[in-house]
Amino acid sequence: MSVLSGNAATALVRAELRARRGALLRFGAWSLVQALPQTLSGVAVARAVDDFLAGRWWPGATWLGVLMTAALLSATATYRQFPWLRQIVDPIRDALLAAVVSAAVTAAVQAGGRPDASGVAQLSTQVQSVRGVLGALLRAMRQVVVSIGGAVVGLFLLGPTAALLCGLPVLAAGGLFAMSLAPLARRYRAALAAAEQYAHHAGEVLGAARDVLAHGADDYALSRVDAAARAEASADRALGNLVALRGIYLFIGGPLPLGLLLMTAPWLLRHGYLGYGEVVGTATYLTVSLSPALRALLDAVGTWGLDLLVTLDRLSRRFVAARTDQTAGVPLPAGRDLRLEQLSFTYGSRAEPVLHNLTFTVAEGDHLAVLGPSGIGKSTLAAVAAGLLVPTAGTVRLGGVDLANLDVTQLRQLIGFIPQEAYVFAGSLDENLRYLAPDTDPVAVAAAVQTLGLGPMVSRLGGLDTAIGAGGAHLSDGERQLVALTRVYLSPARIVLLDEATCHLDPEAEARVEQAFASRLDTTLLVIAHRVTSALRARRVLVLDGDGSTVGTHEILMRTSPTYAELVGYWQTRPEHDDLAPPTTAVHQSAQGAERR
Ligand SMILES: Nc1ncnc2c1ncn2[C@@H]1O[C@H](COP(=O)(O)OP(=O)(O)OP(=O)(O)O)[C@@H](O)[C@H]1O
Repeated sequence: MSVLSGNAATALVRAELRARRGALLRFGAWSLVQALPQTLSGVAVARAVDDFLAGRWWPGATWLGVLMTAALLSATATYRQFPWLRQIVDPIRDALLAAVVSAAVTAAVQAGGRPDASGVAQLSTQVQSVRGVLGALLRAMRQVVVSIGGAVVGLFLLGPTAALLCGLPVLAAGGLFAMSLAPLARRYRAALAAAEQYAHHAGEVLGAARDVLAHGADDYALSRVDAAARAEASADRALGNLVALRGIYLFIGGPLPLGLLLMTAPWLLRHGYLGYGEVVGTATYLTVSLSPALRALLDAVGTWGLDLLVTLDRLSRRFVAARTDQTAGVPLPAGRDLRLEQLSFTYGSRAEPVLHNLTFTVAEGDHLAVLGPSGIGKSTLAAVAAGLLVPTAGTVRLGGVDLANLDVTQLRQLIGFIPQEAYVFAGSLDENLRYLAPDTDPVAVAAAVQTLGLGPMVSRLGGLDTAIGAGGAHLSDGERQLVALTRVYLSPARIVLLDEATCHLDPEAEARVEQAFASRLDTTLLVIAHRVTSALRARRVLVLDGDGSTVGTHEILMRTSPTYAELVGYWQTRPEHDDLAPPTTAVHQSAQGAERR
């Protein structure tokens, strides 16, 4: 077999087990010999007790001798079993390894590259752990089967009363445990998945600590990790609740029948259902064989069994993911249109919603400006649209795919978000510009510098290789914004969200930047406007105004949106105020109204 898929690893193990039937039979035969002491313990003790009570010393001693001989034979059988066990688990490991390596090589050849050596090494370690766990599970299960089988035979030798008294509760405990196995496996998988998610989010945040701090995204980062931590705790609790039932099964299969036996013993003795020796023998089977076997069964299946199941599962899944594509299973957006549907967002559970039931689409290649009074939720909208904040209700779809279903790395490559506070890190200007696209060729960098108007700044600094101190200390606010904007301009992201990202630029520089992004190939542009001129340049405008939010062209909005007309009118009469400072008239009132809602 060269390719693993689905539950292929489990199927392969099953097939190998079937193929090793001979070794399994021999392993089982030695296990029967190994079971002799368990089978004979109760009967031998019962007979010995009865013989000694009747003064028959030699027959009594002979029963004890039989028991000791059985113990010796059992020790020999344990020793003879191991080669057969190795003949079962080693070929399974080899078959899994062969499948893993050959599929990795096949995948690499198909993709025209080299096999991922570290990935294969990781999978090999998992295969090795499968061998260990499978061996341990087989040994434990052999012990369980032998103990229970031996005890059942012995109990029948003692008589049907003993068999019923002990057998039924143990059977009930085993049945209940068997019924809990499927949900147990489900919850075990869920707990592992939640733990992985938590580790993934924590690792992501730690790995991006510099960017998180620079963008002031601590709250957002914390909310992602916090949600994952809560999900993990809840999955662990759900698993723990089920695991806790183990105590009940153990009680039903151990202390309960023993108590019943001891309580009913006088009555059983009086009516001749059991003799003294048989009472002691039955108690021996319960305490020496059945109860420990039940405990071992619960331990082995509840730990190694689940481990094995999940490792085989993952081996198949991880391998399939490695051999197809890093993004396998993650849906790919079919286009670059951004659709917000019945979207609401609230900061905190008791806060008023900032965005309420908002629906609009930014079509592929469109240029939309968002306008609205201060504090109405424009930045919040941009962060939700960029997938940085998770909507409280509704969805954001990119090319038809809910952002929630997109892989974070993929999302960051698709959407470029530039906040007001531009982030510049210590390094050369060139490194800062290529940060999101390190392979960009110098000609493209030079062209972007020209297009976005960075030329004078580059000359002033003395070239692209000039080092910029931490935080761009020697740059003006506007220059820092130009660096951040050019960085996204050079990136592969084709959905660009500018959240007042040009607020420190003069109107001409702002116009040049917006023009550059609007005419950039295949770019869908959403601009949170700092000046009304941004709206005049856009193809369409979204006026954010609480429940009265509306989308349209400048001409239409001038006729239909009093808020928009007010903002434009205010700006036209106060051109020296190029900022969108909220007037104290209707617009401001509407903003307050929206906040109240
Ligand atoms: N992290 C946060 N926690 C709680 N409330 C917040 C948070 N961020 C913003 N808000 C509140 O949400 C509302 C909308 O804020 P937002 O920054 O989105 O508005 P805006 O329209 O972009 O404002 P401006 O034009 O002044 O930048 C405001 O009332 C603000 O106080």
